[in-house]
Amino acid sequence: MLRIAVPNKGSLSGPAAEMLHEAGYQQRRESKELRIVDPENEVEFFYLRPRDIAIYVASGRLDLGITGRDLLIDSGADAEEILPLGFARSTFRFAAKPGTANGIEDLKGRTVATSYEGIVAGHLADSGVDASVVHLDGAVETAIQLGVAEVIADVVETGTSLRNAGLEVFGEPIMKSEAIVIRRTGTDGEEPKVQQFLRRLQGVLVARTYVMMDYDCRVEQLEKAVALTPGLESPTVSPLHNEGWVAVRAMVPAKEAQRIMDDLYAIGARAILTTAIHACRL
Ligand SMILES: Nc1ncnc2c1ncn2[C@@H]1O[C@H](COP(=O)(O)OP(=O)(O)OP(=O)(O)O)[C@@H](O)[C@H]1O
Ligand SMILES: O=P(O)(O)OC[C@H]1O[C@H](OP(=O)(O)OP(=O)(O)O)[C@H](O)[C@@H]1O
Ligand SMILES: [Mg+2]
Repeated sequence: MLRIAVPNKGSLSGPAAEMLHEAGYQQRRESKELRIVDPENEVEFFYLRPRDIAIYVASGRLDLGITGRDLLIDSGADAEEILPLGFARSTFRFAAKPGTANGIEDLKGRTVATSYEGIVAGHLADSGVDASVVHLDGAVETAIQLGVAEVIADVVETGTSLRNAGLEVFGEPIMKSEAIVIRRTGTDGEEPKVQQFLRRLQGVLVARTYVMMDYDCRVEQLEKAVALTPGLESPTVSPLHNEGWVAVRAMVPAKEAQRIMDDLYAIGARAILTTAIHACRL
């Protein structure tokens, strides 16, 4: 049975459970459940603190885990990223009161507050900057106002938390993060059960990012239409009862669907429809 770690709390937990559910796996009914078995899919899910997941996976007791890239790097655990999942996207950045720092070189001799000590200490060492790091569990934006640090390093998504605390980012982004699937470094990636799990999640990602597009067009316009909707392999083209017309079907990126529909219309395609894809195996 495959043993998989899933975040039990925080920004990763809801979207991770939703993705697993969409991929056909049973998920816990109550947020207090720590472990469930999905016998049909031969998977056991362990609901763990997001910060601890890389440590469990690196220990070899669990086969796979879902966590954040920033949490994996911060842990320093012997685990590696095998699939990005596209949610819990964030950037990890330094911030301070406006005008107090412009770049990492300004941190020399100062104190940086963060919940991600591993990332920050590593980044400072790589940059050859000698600064102190204070570890706080959360709400680090307040550390400056209360005089615990002059600079913070934290997760930024919309920037609202920083704005509310009167802070501004400075310097280059330290890293970009998103939810990822991890395994112990150097383990066999060909294991069929692991491959099947990854294919299911990839199917969800494709179903979320693509739509199916159908339209009719005149045979003379087919090459132009196919260039607009090349599909994954190549589009399906079927004859219509009316001679000189064909029906075309192809997957297109959901974000571009409206622009492609305009372009198809402009070259004479008609009855252009899009439908959602619920599941997919590429
Ligand atoms: N506001 C956010 N937007 C997007 N991703 C975020 C946000 N906050 C945290 N994350 C991501 O979630 C992961 C952190 O997990 P964690 O459980 O600490 O989330 P959290 O929402 O900060 O929870 P907590 O309530 O424990 O502070 C990291 O990968 C981080 O990049
Ligand atoms: O740029 P924003 O959209 O404002 O998001 C970023 C904020 O979200 C997270 O905080 P969280 O709510 O998890 O609280 P925490 O600081 O206690 O972890 C993170 O630590 C930032 O504070
Ligand atoms: Mg947090």
